[in-house]
Amino acid sequence: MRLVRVATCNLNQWSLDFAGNLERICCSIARAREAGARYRLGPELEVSGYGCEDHFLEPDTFVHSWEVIAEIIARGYTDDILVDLGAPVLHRHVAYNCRVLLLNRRILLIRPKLALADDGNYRESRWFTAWPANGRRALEKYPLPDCVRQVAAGAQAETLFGEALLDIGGVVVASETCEELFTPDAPHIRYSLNGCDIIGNGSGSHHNLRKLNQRIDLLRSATAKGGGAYLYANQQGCDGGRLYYDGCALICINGEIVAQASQFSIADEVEVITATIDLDEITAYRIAIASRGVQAASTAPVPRIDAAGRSVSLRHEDIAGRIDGMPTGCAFSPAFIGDASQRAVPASVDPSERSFRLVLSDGEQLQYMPSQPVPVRLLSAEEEIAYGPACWLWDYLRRSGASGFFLPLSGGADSSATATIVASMCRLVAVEAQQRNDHVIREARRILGLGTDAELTENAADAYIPRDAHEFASRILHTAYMRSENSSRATRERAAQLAKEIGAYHLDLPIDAVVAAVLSVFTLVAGERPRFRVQGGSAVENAALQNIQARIRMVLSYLFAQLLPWARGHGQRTLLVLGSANVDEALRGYLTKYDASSADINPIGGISKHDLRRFLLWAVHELGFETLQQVVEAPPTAELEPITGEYVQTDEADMGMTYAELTVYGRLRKIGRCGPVSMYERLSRLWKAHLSPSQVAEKVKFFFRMYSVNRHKMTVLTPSVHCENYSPEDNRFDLRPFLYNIRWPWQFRQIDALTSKVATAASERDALPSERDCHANLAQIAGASP
Ligand SMILES: Nc1ncnc2c1ncn2[C@@H]1O[C@H](COP(=O)(O)OP(=O)(O)OC[C@H]2O[C@@H]([n+]3cccc(C(=O)O)c3)[C@H](O)[C@@H]2O)[C@@H](O)[C@H]1O
Ligand SMILES: Nc1ncnc2c1ncn2[C@@H]1O[C@H](COP(=O)(O)OP(=O)(O)OP(=O)(O)O)[C@@H](O)[C@H]1O
Ligand SMILES: NC(=O)CC[C@H](N)C(=O)O
Repeated sequence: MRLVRVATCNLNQWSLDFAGNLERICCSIARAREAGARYRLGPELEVSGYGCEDHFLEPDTFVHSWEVIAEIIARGYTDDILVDLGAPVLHRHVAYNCRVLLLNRRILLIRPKLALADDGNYRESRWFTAWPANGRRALEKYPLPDCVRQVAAGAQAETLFGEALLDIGGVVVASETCEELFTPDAPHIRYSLNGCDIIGNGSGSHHNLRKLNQRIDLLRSATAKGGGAYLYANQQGCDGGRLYYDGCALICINGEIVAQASQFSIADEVEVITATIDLDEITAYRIAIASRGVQAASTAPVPRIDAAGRSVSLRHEDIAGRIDGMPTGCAFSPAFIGDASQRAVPASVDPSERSFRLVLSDGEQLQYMPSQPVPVRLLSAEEEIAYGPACWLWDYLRRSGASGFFLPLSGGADSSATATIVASMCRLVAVEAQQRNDHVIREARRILGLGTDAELTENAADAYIPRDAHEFASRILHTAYMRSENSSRATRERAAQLAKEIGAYHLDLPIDAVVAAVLSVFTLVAGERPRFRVQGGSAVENAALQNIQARIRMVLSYLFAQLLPWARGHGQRTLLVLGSANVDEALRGYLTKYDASSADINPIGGISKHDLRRFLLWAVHELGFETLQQVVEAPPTAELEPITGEYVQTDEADMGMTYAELTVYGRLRKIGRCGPVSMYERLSRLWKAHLSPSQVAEKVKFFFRMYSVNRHKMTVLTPSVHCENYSPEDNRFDLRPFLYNIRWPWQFRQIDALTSKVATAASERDALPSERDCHANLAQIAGASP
């Protein structure tokens, strides 16, 4: 048996927080080492934080990253453990997204990312350049910065830069970075065919509802077809932007998951998982796959670096093989061709340096059993909604300097869902606090301004510890029902009841006097008094009278968020205003620009109405908030128009479409990449059973008209945690113009032409003999009456 102990992790890094990132990395290495691991993998760009974005255009970011790496070396964190770090690196004035592999105070290799992530939320090629894959560019010398030379073993002056495998005493290790796993020609296939035993993938991969499955399938297939061990590390939490990175570090051996870290957790900023790999099992697995043998025998070699001894050198046979098998036009840098002694990196060797083995010694082997498959934990979409945005909110709150949240709570589904997500966050905090999680308790105290870290040691007898979710919510969450003359008693009571169930500090405040005051200014100046439609007013008057109520709520929300902590005697602290517009409303533009849907952050802005309803029903049972049952059963309404005997305002009637239809449009527009014409073509087939082609045409045209009329609202959409692939969020995810020709003349004409073509075809079909006619003919021939 040849056993190797390995570790990977979830890290809660924060972009540009070099000091914090350094400590979390060191902590993860220490934990890996304590668990007996000799290889530690970390997330993508963990040194700087993944989400630095345009800060990757600043040389400072690269310099600070090297300073952090030097500090890791100097503190001895690379002694006796292979450390695979994610960091941005400049090479010959080009920025690369890299893995930096360190061992015993030496940098063995800098391995740049080969396939950058550039779709959806990702824009890596704005900051980085992809390294040409597959040996199209040779390994090159990389001169190390002074800060690293000063602390590296033997004052190492340079290392290798490029794509290579590390051979550590016969155990072969390679790095792959995030998106590369998702590509059709993934590097791990070549590495595996080259006999690589362990592949580490450092990722910065965001949460999306129902996505984890895909990641796990990719990992399994990476090792099921060709054998081997695959480690996956990920960022966990909010690192300063709209994404929640959902951790879930994994270890997979020969197609089976043997270790899985948490997907949603606030418990710790560092979570390390380990596994014991039996290398002989990998060999046995591979030998048995004859077809793999055939492909492995003819695969182009990937350069190997002999990294176990005292110096770093390229293996002669690998270089020779590589050159022989290389397509014309590709060549290694001359520095590495020729005599083996010339190829070794000329680093003088620290005499204290020990030789290193990844494989455990005979004595150590007795301590560990090879890791066995574990059942994979996959959550339902409802659970993902309960925990993903809740964990994002926690990171956001504790890093923002605010002391809680203010939420305009209408008693409708959306703001109730926002309140419920905050309650879920409070529950996560309370559970950790009751288990005496020091880190969470300190963060809770800091948020609430209950003393500094130094004053509030764990032992202080009277120091605050969140007792339960209800108690913590009473300090963190402030809700307000802001009633107007159009509000109903039912929504008012539901808001109050839900706030009580959650424990929120709830207010009930009238806004009519403020609305009347604003309107009186208008009337005074303009000399006209607008009326609602039910009172005989025009559409424009009707909309203006609704919008002023909605906007006054926003103004009051900010006032209360600023002053409530002061009014409650909680000092000079402020609250973050929460918004509650869902993905479907945003898509249709069914919201008032700069009303209470505009806020500081919005936990549900990436979630569809359909999923939110399912989540609320889940919360009735799982969180015990019974009021949510009534919330779900009530028809969604804005309550901005007067209710009369004949008229009650509802969202779906107002919007001219149902939420279910909106989800279909949303998916086709974004995920299906449909313009108006192809959406019409798809829907005229999909909805054929209950709608005529001209009805479908009207619906599609109406959707595109409303979408384009309101697209400008997406430019000021409250930042929300990304959860849904059809989000219309304009700033990072769904980049589109916001001034459209809302008549879509070219496209709509084609839809009309297609509709009339279908109608003509149908009437021609009607003219053709039908099955019924055939039966009649047959019956006539047979002499029977039809
Ligand atoms: N192309 C363009 N580029 C940039 N800005 C543009 C623009 N076109 C209009 N605008 C601006 O946008 C304004 C129109 O938008 P806005 O003021 O929002 O008003 P508008 O979209 O006309 O009305 C809001 C709609 O949302 C409904 N609503 C209100 C409140 C709550 C809810 C709910 O979610 O339940 C729904 C309400 O019933 C109404 O149908 C214009 O006055 C103009 O200032
Ligand atoms: N009576 C009210 N009291 C407090 N806040 C309100 C009230 N009416 C609306 N709001 C706030 O304004 C936001 C937008 O109002 P809108 O009528 O569009 O609600 P919505 O998006 O359908 O959400 P909900 O389902 O929560 O009513 C709401 O999410 C809520 O935060
Ligand atoms: N950072 C990356 O390369 C991430 C891209 C990848 N498609 C993901 O969503 O996980």
